[in-house]
Amino acid sequence: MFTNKLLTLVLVVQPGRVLLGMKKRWFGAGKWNGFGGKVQPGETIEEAARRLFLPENCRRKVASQWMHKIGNITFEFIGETELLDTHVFRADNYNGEPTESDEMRPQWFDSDKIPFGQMWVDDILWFPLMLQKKFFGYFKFQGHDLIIDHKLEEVEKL
Ligand SMILES: CCc1c(NC)nc(N)nc1N1CCCCC1
Repeated sequence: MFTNKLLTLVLVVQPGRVLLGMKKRWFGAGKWNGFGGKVQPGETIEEAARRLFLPENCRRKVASQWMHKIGNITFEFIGETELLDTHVFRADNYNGEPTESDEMRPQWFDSDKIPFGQMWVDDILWFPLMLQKKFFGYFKFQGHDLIIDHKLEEVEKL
């Protein structure tokens, strides 16, 4: 029987470039990724996305429509009973300057130079969808580097 863990992932996409963070510790350390993590009890997915991306001091300055939901990806790791239910958001009109935290070292990448070789192996499959559409994804992993099955579909509405 599977349990579901709610996670968020925020990608800042601007014309010609994407903001990623180098994860400095714990799960996914050494990989570039969007910004996110666990949804805490008592907060909505959107509130978690905001909390995990925006530093404390600028949360109130950023209007609520600064990001919009573009994807939902479920990750299963063989042998684990917890599914990672990941809600992906795009922040298009974020014009802050990202700062390094204990968790993440931010860096801008040209859209045609995304460092997929240093990212989770699923990213190269859904990043192209993220730039245009909304999508549902399901990835079954054997360990952390081998996708043994996946589904990916573009949708009009999430
Ligand atoms: C481990 C799941 C995962 C993954 N594939 C396996 N790929 C990307 N890009 N992000 C992931 N999360 C996003 C939420 C926070 C944890 C890491």
